Amino acid sequence: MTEQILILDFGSQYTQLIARRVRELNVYCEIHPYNNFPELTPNIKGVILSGSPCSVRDEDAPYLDFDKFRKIVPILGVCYGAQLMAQLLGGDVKPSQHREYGRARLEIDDEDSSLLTGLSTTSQVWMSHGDTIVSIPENFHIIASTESVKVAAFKIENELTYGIQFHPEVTHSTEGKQLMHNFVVGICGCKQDWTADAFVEQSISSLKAKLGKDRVVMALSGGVDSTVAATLVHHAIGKNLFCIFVDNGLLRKDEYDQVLESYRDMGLNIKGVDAKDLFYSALDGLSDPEAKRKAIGKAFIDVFDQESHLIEDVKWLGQGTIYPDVIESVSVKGPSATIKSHHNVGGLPDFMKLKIVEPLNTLFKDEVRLVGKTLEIDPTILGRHPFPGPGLAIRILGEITPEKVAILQEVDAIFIGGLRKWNLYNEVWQAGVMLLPVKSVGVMGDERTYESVVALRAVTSVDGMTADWAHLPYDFLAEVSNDIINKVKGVNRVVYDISSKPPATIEWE
Ligand SMILES: Nc1ncnc2c1ncn2[C@@H]1O[C@H](COP(=O)(O)OP(=O)(O)OP(=O)(O)O)[C@@H](O)[C@H]1O
Ligand SMILES: O=c1[nH]c(=O)c2[nH+]cn([C@@H]3O[C@H](COP(=O)(O)O)[C@@H](O)[C@H]3O)c2[nH]1
Ligand SMILES: NC(=O)CC[C@H](N)C(=O)O
Ligand SMILES: [Mg+2]
Repeated sequence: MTEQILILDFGSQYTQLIARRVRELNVYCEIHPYNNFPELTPNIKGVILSGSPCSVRDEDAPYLDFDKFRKIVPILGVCYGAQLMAQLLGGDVKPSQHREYGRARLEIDDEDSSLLTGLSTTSQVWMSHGDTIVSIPENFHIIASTESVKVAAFKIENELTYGIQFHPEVTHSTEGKQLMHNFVVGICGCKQDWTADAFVEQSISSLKAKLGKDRVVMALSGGVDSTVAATLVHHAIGKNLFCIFVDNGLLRKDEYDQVLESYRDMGLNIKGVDAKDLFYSALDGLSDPEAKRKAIGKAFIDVFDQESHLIEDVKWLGQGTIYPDVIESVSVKGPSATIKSHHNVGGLPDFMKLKIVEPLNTLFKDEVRLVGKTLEIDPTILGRHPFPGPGLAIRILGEITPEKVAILQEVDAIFIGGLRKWNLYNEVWQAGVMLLPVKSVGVMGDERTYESVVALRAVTSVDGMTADWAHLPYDFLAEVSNDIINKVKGVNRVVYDISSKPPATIEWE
């Protein structure tokens, strides 16, 4: 079994970042809710306790029985995790005079502490807390302080148990990486052998064992996740993998043919299904965003259901689910409030009777890209911007018609083509165009026009959870706007969306 660090989540907004930092060290880790974590097996080399929005002083504060792993494996408590240990073991935690949020200088009291080895004497750390540990149990030993926090880091004597008030996982803690290395490698003794190559090798062999000679059906979107997942499964079972790519009539211009061709070049057994009419009729008359999303989700399921019945004796459904999707559904906070119903084939109805295989469900997006690179997948596929499953339907505000789709495809192709031409494509995280249900007056060749408005959208982001509008050069915007209005009939005005997320979202519906 792969060596791992267990991260227990108390609901901190930074828990995923802790996992990122551990994995950057080529050490595998998993996040589990503090109140539902797995049995301690020998492959678990250490435990990290996350921060939390809760206070240990709250009556119903999240509680943990440390004895399940204390003195068995090393423990690092971060913020709430540290406060909880101090409180439960006989110390005292009180509200601080004022909330401390921001940078602080760490003064290391104990030069010999293996947790703080290699950090500079006044290391910059990031604080985010309202409570402070005011007294510690006798066997606790302070190993670092800041000007306002006496117990900024502690160690329990004769144990490999540590607590820190600051957050090493955020980049503002400039030597946080070193601290994580000290814990994960130095103290827990992890070997740092979890690499993309190792992942590929291991997952292909376990897929072989799991799937044997069974047949698997997979829906591919042309996006990164489903493509990488399918490639892994293909390496494991070859021709027993049946892939389906649906033309829902909501794809980008020429995308259907291009994607099919590149899948064929990759040697995948791929079937293109033209279901444009089905999707258009499902969308007919709908203009509410949620109603459109639901209709599309249902149409996808109908198509997959029908197609999978055509494959004799198929037993498995392969999916490109990635780790953030999994964390979201099991986290302490539970699935977050529905802002938009994401179309996801994860919600397949029971009547399909297929077992699910998800080879990427432990990886973050950039790890998926690294695995894709190891598998030698075309870099243009790996570098593609995200594109929503419901496609152009959620970029045409209001009712969908094939005519509107055709207009938007042309405009989108000019915008994306322009980004590539100006070498800006890789500078933005995602880009697309919205066709607005608004007409405005213009003048072309001395004649009055009364045509549609399109809004260009380009954002920078790390994970799509938050985003800023991309500050694209004016010259570029001028050229693209000119091209669009001259070349696309039906559009006489172009605007640029300068909203960030939050409070806006990336897509308009
Ligand atoms: N046109 C399509 N044809 C077949 N399957 C599709 C299509 N669009 C989406 N899917 C399926 O729905 C899943 C979710 O699609 P969506 O684009 O919303 O997800 P994603 O997280 O962006 O994944 P990916 O990077 O694989 O596109 C895909 O992984 C794929 O299995
Ligand atoms: O797989 C998906 N199915 C969907 O239904 C869907 N809706 C939005 N998106 C993409 O998610 C990211 C965040 O989008 P929003 O800021 O609009 O919520 C952006 O990258 C969006 O393109 C979707 N992806
Ligand atoms: N970031 C944290 O874990 C904060 C812990 C606790 N809620 C506090 O304010 O001190
Ligand atoms: Mg996609």
